[in-house]
Parts: sequence; C-alpha cells; structure tokens
Amino acid sequence: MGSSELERERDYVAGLYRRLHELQRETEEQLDAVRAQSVGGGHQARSERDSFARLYEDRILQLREVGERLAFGRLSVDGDDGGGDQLIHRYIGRIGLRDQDRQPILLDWRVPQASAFYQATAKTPMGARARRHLISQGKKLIRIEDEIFDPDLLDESSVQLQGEGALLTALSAQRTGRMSDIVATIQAEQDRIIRSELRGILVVQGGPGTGKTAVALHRAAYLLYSHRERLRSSGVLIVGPSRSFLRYIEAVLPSLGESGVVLASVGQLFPGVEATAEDSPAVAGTKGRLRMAPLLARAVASRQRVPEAPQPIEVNGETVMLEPELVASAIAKARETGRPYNEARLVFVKTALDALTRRLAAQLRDQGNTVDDSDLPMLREDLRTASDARIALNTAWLPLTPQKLLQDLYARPHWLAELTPDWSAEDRHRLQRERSAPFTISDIPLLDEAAELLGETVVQDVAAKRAAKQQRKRDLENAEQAIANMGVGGMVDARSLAEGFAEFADAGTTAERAASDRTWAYGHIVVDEAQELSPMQWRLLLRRGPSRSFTIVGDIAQAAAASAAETWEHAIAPLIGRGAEGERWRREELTVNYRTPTQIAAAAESMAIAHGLPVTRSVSVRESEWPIEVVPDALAATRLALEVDGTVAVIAAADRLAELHRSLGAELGDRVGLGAEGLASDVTVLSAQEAKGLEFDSVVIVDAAAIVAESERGAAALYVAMTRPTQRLVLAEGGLPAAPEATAR
Ligand SMILES: Nc1ncnc2c1ncn2[C@@H]1O[C@H](COP(=O)(O)OP(=O)(O)OP(=O)(O)O)[C@@H](O)[C@H]1O
Repeated sequence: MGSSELERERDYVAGLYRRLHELQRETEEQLDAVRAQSVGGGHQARSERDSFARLYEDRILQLREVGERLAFGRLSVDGDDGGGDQLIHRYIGRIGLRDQDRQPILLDWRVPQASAFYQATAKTPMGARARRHLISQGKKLIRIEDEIFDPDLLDESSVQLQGEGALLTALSAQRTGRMSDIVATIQAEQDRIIRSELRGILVVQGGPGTGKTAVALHRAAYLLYSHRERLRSSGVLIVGPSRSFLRYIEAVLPSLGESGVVLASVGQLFPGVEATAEDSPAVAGTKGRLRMAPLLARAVASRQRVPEAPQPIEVNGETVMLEPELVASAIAKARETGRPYNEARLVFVKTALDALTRRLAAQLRDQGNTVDDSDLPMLREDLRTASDARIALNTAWLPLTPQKLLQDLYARPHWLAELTPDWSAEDRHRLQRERSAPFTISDIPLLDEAAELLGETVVQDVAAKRAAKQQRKRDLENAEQAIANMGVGGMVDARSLAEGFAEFADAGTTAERAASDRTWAYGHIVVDEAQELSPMQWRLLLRRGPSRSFTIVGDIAQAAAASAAETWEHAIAPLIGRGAEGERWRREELTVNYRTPTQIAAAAESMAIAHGLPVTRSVSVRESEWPIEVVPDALAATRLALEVDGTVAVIAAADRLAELHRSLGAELGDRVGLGAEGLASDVTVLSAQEAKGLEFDSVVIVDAAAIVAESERGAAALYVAMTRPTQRLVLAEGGLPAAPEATAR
C-alpha cells in the first residue's frame, strides 16, 4: 500500500473536518438568528423560540463532541453498473455528514449500510469488496489497514477478528480508569447484538472481558439513533451495579453523541432515596426473595383497624358516636375500589364523614333542631376539622409513606411475626433493625413495591401528573403548528420540539424528569452485571419498563450475590411472567475475551470450573508478557505490578481493605487510593465486589483463599478478581486455593 494512498485518505479526512467546522458555523448562525427573532411577548411564542434555540444548541454540542476520530472506516462496494469495475467508497464515522449538495460524505456508524463495515467477512462479504480501517491519533490519520474479501484467503480455523491491527492497537492502549467507546473496532458478533431489534427481552451472556458492557452501551446509542422518535420522549435507562461502575462508563455515551440517557446504580432506582450500603449477604438474600412482595401486601392490608368500641366525637358542644360498624363499612367500601392504600383511604374518609354527618344531623333533629339538606355541608366541614374525628379516622386508616411502612415493619418484631407465620425465626430476625438505620440497596425494591401498594400520599400528585400529560399533548399540537408557521418542516420534528417546550416549562429534560419520577415508563432498559439482580429488583425493573423492551447483559458464573439466580431462565422469570417463555426472550453469547491475556484467563477459568461455576468459555485475543507470579507479601506484589505502566488494583477480602490501604500508603504515599473514591489513583485497594465490571493494567490479589472463604459464592468473587487485569496478575499471601472436594456452589 503506497504512502500516496495514506495521503489521499488524509486529504479526504481533512475535507470531512472542514465540512464539520462549516456545519458548526452554519448552526451557530442559525442559533443567532433564532435568538435575535422578535416574537412578541407571548409565553408560548417565547418558549417555542427557546426550544428551537435548544435544538440548535444540542446540534452544536453534538458536532463539537465528535472531536477526534471523526472517520474510522471505509467500505468499498460495487458501483451501480453491476460490472464490478467501478467501486463506491463509503466512509463510516461517528456521525453522518453531507456536503453542500446534500450528498452523503460520511455515514453514521449506526445506519443500516454501515453494518457491513462491522459484519462483512471474506466468507460473507455482504456485498462489500474491501474494508479499510483509518487509524488516527487525535485528529491525525496515522495508518490505514486494508482487508480484501477474497474467499481464497480464508482460514477456517482461527477466530475471525475484524480489523485485527486496529483492534490490537485499541486493546493495547493503557487503561485510564474510564471506559472508552469501541465504535471503530466493534466486532461482528458484537455488532449483531448492538443492532438487534428493539422489541422484546434480549439476554447477552458472555465471560469476563467479552465486551458485554461495551456492547450494551453501543446498543443504547444505536437504539436511540434508530428509534429516536420513540425513545427520545420515553427515554432509556441504564442500570449498573454501583456508583464506581457508573463513573467508569459515564463518558462512553456522550462520546457517541448521546446524552439523553438515565444512568442509575441499583441503589438509585427509587427517587428520593439513594442507597449505597449493602446488607450482609444473608440479609440481602432474604430481602431479595419474591415472598417479600406478598409480605408487604399483607403489611399494607393490616394497617386498617376497626376500633373495638364506639368513639365519641366532640363537635360544637355536641357528641356523636363513631360506631365500629360505620368504620368497618367505610373500610369495606374503600377497599372495593381496588385503589392503592393511600388513594383508597380518601374514599374511606369521605364515606365515613358522610355517614357521620347523616348521624349528627339525625341526632340534632331528634333534639328538636331544624336541620335541612343545605346545612349538611357545613356539618360535614365541622366534623372534618374536629380533632376527635381526625384522630379516630387516622387511627383506623393512617396515610403512609413507603419509608414509614418499611421502617415500622423492621422495627416492630411482633407485627412482623403476625404477618409471617410460615417464616423461620432466623429469616424474621434478618429483617429486624433500628427505625433510624439508613436504607440499603436491598431496601430499594421493597420501597418501590410498597409505593406501588400505597399509591400517592397526596392527591394533588395524581392530578398534577394528569395535567402534565395533557400539557404535553397540547405542546405537541403547538409544535406542529410552529413548525408549519416557521417553514422548517423536515428539519425538526414536532416531538423533539414539544420536548423542548416541556424542558423550558418546568421539569427539565426527559432524562431528568424520568429519573425523578417513580412511575416513569422507559422505552428501553439496559441492565449490566444483570446476574446479580434479585427477583425483587427484577420486579422493580419491570415496573420501569412495562413494554418489556430490555437488553440484559451479564455472566452467570460471576454472580456473587446470595439472591442471584443460577440460570438466566430463573433470573429473568419475574420479568417474563407466566407466558410462553421461549417466545418472549432471546439469548446471545459473546465468545472473545478482549481484556484478559490467554494465560491469566486460562488460570481463572480452571479455578472457576474446579469450584463448579458455570463458566462460558471464551478465546482471548491477547498474550501476556508476564507469567502469573506468587509472592509472599502485598507490598512486594504491588511493586511488581507497578513495573507495568498504567493502573493497578489491589483486591482483597473486605475486612483487609482498610489495613492494606494504610500499609501500602505508608510505603507508596498518595499513589494509593481506597475503594470507588480511589479509582483515579495509580493503585486502588478494593474488594472483588467493587472491582466488578472494571479493569486495570495490573492486578494484585491478596490472600485469594480469604476471598473464597468470605462468602457463600466466594469462588465467583475470586473469578471476578482474577479476570480484571489487561496485562499482569500477581498473587500475594498464598496462591490459588485448592478446589473443594464437592463442587457444589
Ligand atoms: N470490539 C472491541 N474493540 C476494542 N475494545 C474492545 C472491544 N470489545 C471489547 N473491548 C474492550 O475490552 C474490555 C472489556 O470489555 P467490557 O468491560 O465491555 O467486558 P465485559 O464483558 O463487560 O466484562 P466483565 O464481565 O468482566 O465485566 C474493555 O476495555 C473494552 O473496551
């Protein structure tokens, strides 16, 4: 390949950057023009103008975000003449660009024509004749790499890696503590998953380092692009295991030009409560089980109480008796509505007050007073505000928040025992705790379940939501009208513009509104490290995604949580319900390990298999320069790890972390950080749980046997720890523990 070819490509890429800057300028001018427009004083007109401005601002931001590596590929396909002599070159990049004549000069990687760039092989060229990778450093094109799809050159035996040189360049880059996008080097098996249809439940199983997280994030970007109309207003939720994990992945989607996504850890899924602490595995296991749902339902139902004796109600010097029968019949009537607890309570109060008013009126008449129908509202109001009535009715049916319900349940052992006659004392004991203790990650789905049963505490919330929905409908009509008036049909769509109105009106962007609304229904949900989720967490997610459009990625063998399932069928059962399961979900596998070198991956797999874990085998694409070493102490091991440029993780059992942080810090100074907060340091001391989903150039495992012994699924935790390094693994304070005699998990 001549260097003139590289020059030619550099010219082409330079042309693309020029066009990008031109478009930036044009959009900035359009923005200025919109801002300068005089639109009179009407609120509607102003908000329309502002949302046009917002659209242009978004586009400018998107054009600027692209920054580097604008174009990374070229696909050569046969020209229209069919003779095959004339080749058409399609350039593939991070965004699509057109020239001044509106001819495409760069295809967005997500358009259907670009899929051949990722999926074509010599065996199935998908109409392509050749593929070229454009490898850049920053904005500078430094190398090109060609693949010609010639069937004679096929080698059936090896793993088919697409653009091997470009891929290995990407993989050998030093880790930074932040995940980066893989858009230039997506592999065929990954691309098929990324482009899989939006509908239904897709489960992606793969061993460590097979790109599950990367694929899940690129799939979110792909879906947002391909189903923009639908997903822009409903939003996409990405759920990860921890805040440290979210920090690790949070830059990927913005680098792909997508920002309208809600990222949440499992501790952040109930608006208003942010849980970071986790219970012990046994307690988390109890709280994660499905039988918590009927328990909460029983707890809610038992909160209505009929008084044993009549209650005197003083009102304006008159005493009227509130009979148990009256309360019982008002409760029955309210329950009949089938509404959630707090909403049904309003029916109860209304029914009870009406009956009490009638009783008071009759009593007054009996005493010779004249009471006609027009007096009833006033009597009712007197009763409503009488403190006796308030106390009596509240005692019968108290308004409740999910927080209060759960705190009561945990802090009142007798009540809990009444509600759980078939539970063991041990299980019950696991739920007990102080009323003031902060909520844990395992409490989040229970709070959500309780909120579902209780409904809104304030009626206005229901009314406000209804009003907001109607407002959005009006906004959409106004947006259509505005587009027609301004003559910009085809450039902007009404839905995006209407979203803009809402953003300015009150509640922020779709993502912000979605994140703060428990009843929000997302258009799509991506769940990472999904093997860890408990049945109760799945129930919560189903409420957030009632359309059952899910991408679920994980590795069953890495499951460390006590409440995690042992197969995907079991794991997602709460999501599928009792339908024809086979038809409702599909499963894909990833089989190439892009992270862990062969030798380390092989040792990790053997260890896991010896402990009976259901490992999905994969093939590593890297080799390690270093053998796995075993050294006596953690400091010596960390020094060895630091010989490799890049990041180091020191992984140990949870009760060793503080002490290791201190002792290593004493020798290595502030290069050593602790836990999620310490991830920016050269050396981070953390537990296997905290390391989940992350990667480091080198890893030191301190006392591997203690990690295995630490929990019921300790072998899975060690498997996670061993598969974090991209280059070097050092074991300190003992090698790998021997496999147990019986290999039961
Ligand atoms: N096609 C690709 N091109 C370049 N890098 C890739 C590709 N696929 C995956 N990688 C890289 O491999 C590493 C592992 O990917 P990722 O973290 O997504 O794996 P995972 O399957 O989620 O792993 P784990 O189960 O261990 O959490 C990341 O650094 C990712 O960027």
